[in-house]
Amino acid sequence: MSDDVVEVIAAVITDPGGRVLLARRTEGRDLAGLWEFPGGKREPGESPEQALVRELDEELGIQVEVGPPLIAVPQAYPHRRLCLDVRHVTAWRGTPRGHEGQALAWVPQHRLASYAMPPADRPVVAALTRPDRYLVTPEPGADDGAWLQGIENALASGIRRMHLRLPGIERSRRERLVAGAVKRCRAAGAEALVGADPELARATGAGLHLRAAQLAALGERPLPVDRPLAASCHDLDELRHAERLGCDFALLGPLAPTPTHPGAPGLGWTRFATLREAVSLPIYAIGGLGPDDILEARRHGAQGIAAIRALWPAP
Ligand SMILES: Nc1nc2c([nH]c(=O)n2[C@H]2C[C@H](O)[C@@H](COP(=O)(O)OP(=O)(O)OP(=O)(O)O)O2)c(=O)[nH]1
Repeated sequence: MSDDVVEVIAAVITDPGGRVLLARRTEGRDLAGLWEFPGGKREPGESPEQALVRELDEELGIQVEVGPPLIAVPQAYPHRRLCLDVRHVTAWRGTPRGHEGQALAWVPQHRLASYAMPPADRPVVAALTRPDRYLVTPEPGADDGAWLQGIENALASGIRRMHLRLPGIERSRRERLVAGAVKRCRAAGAEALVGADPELARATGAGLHLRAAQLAALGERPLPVDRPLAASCHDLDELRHAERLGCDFALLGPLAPTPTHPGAPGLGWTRFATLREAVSLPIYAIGGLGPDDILEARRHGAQGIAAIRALWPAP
């Protein structure tokens, strides 16, 4: 495989009803038949924005205003490495038509995941439709009410996905805390993933977050596909196993040195992106990160950031 990275720029073109435009790759091309976000390769001397304006004019006959970045996904295919840099587009002139014979479809966001797309597009769809912050709950301390109030505060601050992490807590107390948290998450339309306990996840109807050691021991998905499944990963083997098992997303870290692991150097964003390109799983970066790091995370192909204290609102 070539070491050169092909830079591809593509658009999430959204109409006023929130539907997104997909195009079908024509026969005879790489990845033929799959649906993609319209766009193409950047040519020498072009900025990403210029390339996108040119591609959308050539392919669809529309003149666009390029909006903010969504995510840039490094992805390795068997014969090439690419970085798929995706921008929002909500304003354009003209009516999109398939000028190169490609089929087009305006797709409601909740149906995007049912279209067959290239591997690099899975993190793009996840970035568009799923939370960019993943709360990992802190130790509950002595006061269960205060911990459950913390869950409510986190939901009120906009958290929509959380890992209920309760290691070392006695079983019946853990069941009460999980039941209280799951109920609050449901009421807020948020996803709750029970940490490390498949039985409790099944009993509460919640999702499951696997520790790396549990992940390694599993040969099949421990929950039905309609329940969220995630895993904590630290290297490529673990990420690949999480993908094979059908995890919906992974955590990868520690990204930066953290107070809890002061001597550990941290992966850094360059290494994060290198690991990210080998799987198409959505991945949150964790370790010394907070909401201010989300843009940087997205620039390196992350779904966003995961954190304990940085996402736990002060009482
Ligand atoms: N436009 C676009 N390309 C994508 C997406 N996802 C994805 O993996 N790609 C890949 C497919 C191609 O390898 C590359 C885009 O290049 P292209 O569409 O301009 O190239 P092509 O296949 O016509 O030309 P070639 O590879 O045969 O030289 O990026 C996506 O959502 N949109």
